[in-house]
Amino acid sequence: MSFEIVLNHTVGDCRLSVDFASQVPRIAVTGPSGVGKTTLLNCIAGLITPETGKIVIGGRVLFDSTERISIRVEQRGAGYVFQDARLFNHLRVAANLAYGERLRQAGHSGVDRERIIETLGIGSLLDRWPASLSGGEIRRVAIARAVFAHPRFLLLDEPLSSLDQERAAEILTMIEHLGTAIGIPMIYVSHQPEETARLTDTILQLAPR
Ligand SMILES: Nc1ncnc2c1ncn2[C@@H]1O[C@H](COP(=O)(O)OP(=O)(O)OP(=O)(O)O)[C@@H](O)[C@H]1O
Repeated sequence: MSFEIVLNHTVGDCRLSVDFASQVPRIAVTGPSGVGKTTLLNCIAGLITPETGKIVIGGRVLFDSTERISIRVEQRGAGYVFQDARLFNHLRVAANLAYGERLRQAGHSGVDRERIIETLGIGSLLDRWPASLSGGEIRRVAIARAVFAHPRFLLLDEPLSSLDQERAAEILTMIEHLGTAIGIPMIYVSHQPEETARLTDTILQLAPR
């Protein structure tokens, strides 16, 4: 997997300027609160159009302002785990996962559902409503839902924030397994150096400008 992310974008008072390239399967994005980490993920996912730049992931050009290329959100192949998880509260866990599967692009084979459910330890939660889940359970279901869409790569926005240390460590191990056993490339946003170090040595450090 390769990542080439070059972009300039201003949102509010935040001027995001990135020039990064790497050939590793997992990268981490760090930097102080408000520096633009979520904005960067939104640009990669296609939810925000950067003012200028070029985004190439796994050899696929997702965005190139010079060439006027901007692949549509649903064709980018991003599995996005939002900072606030965003489960559908009116759907049970199983239906949330099925929604993820429906996002799968035509032509892609399905993922190994059982393996993902087992890796993330959510087998006993399938009949539950999101409102009855703990914070850690919500994160695990949100990650599974993103993976069920068979993404080309995962965007994880601080997936362990506000979890206690023990729960965070447990889910981090599950995320590591997804990366290695199931082989999904990742861009992982976190403030915590000890978290990112478990996943990758390649860090995209954003600094205020
Ligand atoms: N729609 C918007 N209008 C104005 N300012 C915005 C908008 N969206 C984001 N911002 C600002 O852009 C900056 C970057 O926000 P972003 O959420 O990308 O930061 P972050 O690094 O992910 O922060 P955190 O670590 O706190 O989640 C912040 O100052 C934020 O207030």
